[in-house]
Amino acid sequence: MGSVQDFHLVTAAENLLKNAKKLAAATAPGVDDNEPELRRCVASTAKKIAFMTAPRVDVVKEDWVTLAEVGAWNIFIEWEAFDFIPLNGYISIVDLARELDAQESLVARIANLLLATGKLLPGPPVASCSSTPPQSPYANITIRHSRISPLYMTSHPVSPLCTVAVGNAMRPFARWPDYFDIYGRCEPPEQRFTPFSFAWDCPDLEPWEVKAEYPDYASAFARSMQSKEMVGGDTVLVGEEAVYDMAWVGEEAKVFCNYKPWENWTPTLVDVGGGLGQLLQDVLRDVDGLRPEQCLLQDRREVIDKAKDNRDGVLAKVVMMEQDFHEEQPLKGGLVYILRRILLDYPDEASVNILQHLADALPDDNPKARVLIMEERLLEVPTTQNCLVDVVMLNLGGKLRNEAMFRELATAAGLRVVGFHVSHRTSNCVVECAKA
Ligand SMILES: C[S@@+](CC[C@H](N)C(=O)[O-])C[C@H]1O[C@@H](n2cnc3c(N)ncnc32)[C@H](O)[C@@H]1O
Repeated sequence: MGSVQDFHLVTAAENLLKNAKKLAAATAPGVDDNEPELRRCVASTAKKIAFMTAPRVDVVKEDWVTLAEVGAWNIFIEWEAFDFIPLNGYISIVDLARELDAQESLVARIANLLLATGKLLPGPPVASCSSTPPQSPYANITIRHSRISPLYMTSHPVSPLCTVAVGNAMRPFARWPDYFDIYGRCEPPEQRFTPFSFAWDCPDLEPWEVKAEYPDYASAFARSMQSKEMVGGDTVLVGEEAVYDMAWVGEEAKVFCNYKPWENWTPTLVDVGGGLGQLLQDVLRDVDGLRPEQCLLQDRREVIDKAKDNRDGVLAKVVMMEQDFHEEQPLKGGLVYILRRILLDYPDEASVNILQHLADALPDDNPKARVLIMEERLLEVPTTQNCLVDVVMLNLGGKLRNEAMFRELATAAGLRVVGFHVSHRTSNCVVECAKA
């Protein structure tokens, strides 16, 4: 947000006006996905002006509104209420309450909050319709989607991310006072007894075991990982735009088939903790020369079962196996082992252990073989989103790391960092490691 000393109201307002004019000239009414950088710039200046100029108590109270608003959209997502609002139409409170099997007055109060914050918009008043009980005070009140609320619909990839934001973030945050009272004012030292597992009433389980206890939440989590809208979800993998250009893997893959005969199969590329294969799908689309049958997807049993059920297109020929990355890597000698968005979930000791298994798996006789760590890094000057991810990782017993922290982990695991690649547009990085 910047310091008070940095802030000049008139300069900021002039910048806002200048960019607002540019945006108005560049955007067609109703089209929302164009000029995202300009939109971000206008929104962030406007937010900064509001923060610096509003009466102080208003700034504090605004957070209370956010707390309530999260409660409102979260329960509507859970009840799939946004799905019942037509994209090009409206629904009455009475009809929505009937669809949700909920009390009309309750639905009206929750909807009112979302109307007040602009997350929903009022629809036209309806005179009456035959299905509406005439005595209902909500008979002619209708609501419609705003430009934001379609993102909360079940079919939208952002929707499971919202569910995860509540489950991984807000729910543990709400329990922080009790958690730190019981476990002391320190970072969780291990994967058990984390704020996350405490908040989900399974304090002695590790986060992934907690999720397995709540299959609906685990499924929302797995779907959220497929979303391109989350950090690291839109990784460009080859060419100049890529944080780390994986084109070489395709070239090597052609040789690698011969190098390791098929009857004694060694994977060329292993996606360790690869979820439903979302990264592999992109890798196989972009990396010329790499074939699906050269790739291995590893994850927990319930995730691999789901990945096998869903496999189609390019994933159909990918080899899939249940594998715990805390244990020895059974498929040794691969060319590339990828850990995307894995280590940030873990404290240092567990991270070193995960890396060590991959260091041991790297072939002794191929200096090109790599372990690639792909995830969000801790920025030198962290943005609010960067800090958010870091404290959410605190809930899970993990953390964001910077280059020095990654180097320390790699060295302790018997690896050598041969490249630290960063994105200048985002906070993503790729740590390229070879056997030490
Ligand atoms: C944050 S997600 C990242 C998924 C994927 N790598 C990506 O970037 O989209 C972490 C993944 O690690 C998996 N996972 C958690 N614990 C695991 C374990 N002990 N062994 C293997 N996979 C595990 C989870 O099921 C999940 O798919």
